[in-house]
Amino acid sequence: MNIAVLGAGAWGSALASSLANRHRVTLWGRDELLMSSMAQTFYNTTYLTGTRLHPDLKFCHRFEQVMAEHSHADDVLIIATPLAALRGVCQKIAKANTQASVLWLCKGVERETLALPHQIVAEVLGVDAPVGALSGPSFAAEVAQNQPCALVLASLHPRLNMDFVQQLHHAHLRIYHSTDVIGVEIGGALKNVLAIAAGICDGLELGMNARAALITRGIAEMMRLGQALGAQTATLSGLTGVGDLILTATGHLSRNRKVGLALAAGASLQDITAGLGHVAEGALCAHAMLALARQHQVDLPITQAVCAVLDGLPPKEAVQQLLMREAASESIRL
Ligand SMILES: NC(=O)c1ccc[n+]([C@@H]2O[C@H](COP(=O)([O-])OP(=O)(O)OC[C@H]3O[C@@H](n4cnc5c(N)ncnc54)[C@H](O)[C@@H]3O)[C@@H](O)[C@H]2O)c1
Ligand SMILES: O=P(O)(O)OC[C@H](O)CO
Repeated sequence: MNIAVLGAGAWGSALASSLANRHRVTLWGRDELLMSSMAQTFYNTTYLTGTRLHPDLKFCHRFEQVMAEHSHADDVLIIATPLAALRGVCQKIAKANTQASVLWLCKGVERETLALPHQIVAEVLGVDAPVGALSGPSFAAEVAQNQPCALVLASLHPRLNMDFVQQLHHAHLRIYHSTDVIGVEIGGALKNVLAIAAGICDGLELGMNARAALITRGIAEMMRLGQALGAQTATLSGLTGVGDLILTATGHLSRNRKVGLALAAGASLQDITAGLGHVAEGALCAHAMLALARQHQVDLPITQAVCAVLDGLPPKEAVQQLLMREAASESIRL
């Protein structure tokens, strides 16, 4: 396959390098200096330090050139920017008039419109375009080192679901297929917010019991919101829901978890995001997730607590407020 990965941050660089084990892959990034340094050294010194990228990977900073080289129906474009840039990149793809299929890796909801990624893509590229979401528990650093990883490609387009999944799959990267795009996207978006909560919990040293309770009640939030939006329960309890939540809430490589740890230590959100050097989607879309839930009359107390802390409520007070909620049945609330 002829693949272009659009966005040269941590995840775009790692996945491009991994896919280069089996395909012709070009990595596009908007920063000319970084792209030319990567072409010479095969290291992304800004976003993915420490791992040499695949020697067959090609690098380019000219968007039009990449579009011209990936214009056929057999080609694949993989958007690897933060969610906030998804609409803009799709608009550039639409202008290029390519027949290529489009996948996206970003996890979140659009802050201004509360749209999920597939809704943004459909608005810009049309509802019949061959597109899909690629998501799952995947720390970039591990994928770049060819450590085993399992993802899900969710699409309503039969060709993507069958042929592309077979082809993208390789010895280090197992890819499952699904048609539940909403379920895959809700899990990926909410787990980032819940990972901030887990970071706060661990940063305040509330203990392992508290963390297990938080993750479990976080899953309940994911189920409630997912079901209200039409997701399948099996998807939410699979790789892109519970699987990604376990990884992000407990894995030390998570940027969202790091945001929670730093909030618990008393740092300001502004200082945390300035120091991170990467996007933490949970901090960007927590309020939008809450607004989306309210639109559907779904109660998300942990998400609400994260929003309050992001707005300046001391983390200890947010925890107290969560614990002091009225006693309730576990099953009914799910
Ligand atoms: N890092 C991971 O392990 C990982 C894994 C799975 C999914 N994701 C998701 O993938 C998305 C990207 O994450 P990341 O880790 O690569 O982020 P990152 O912060 O490491 O890099 C973001 C990249 O996007 C580029 N970018 C930002 N706005 C752009 C625009 N308008 N046009 C072109 N490029 C633009 C930046 O220059 C940078 O290269 C996020 O939604 C994240 O949740 C990340
Ligand atoms: O580092 P995070 O918290 O953005 O998480 C990265 C991936 O989404 C994990 O699957």
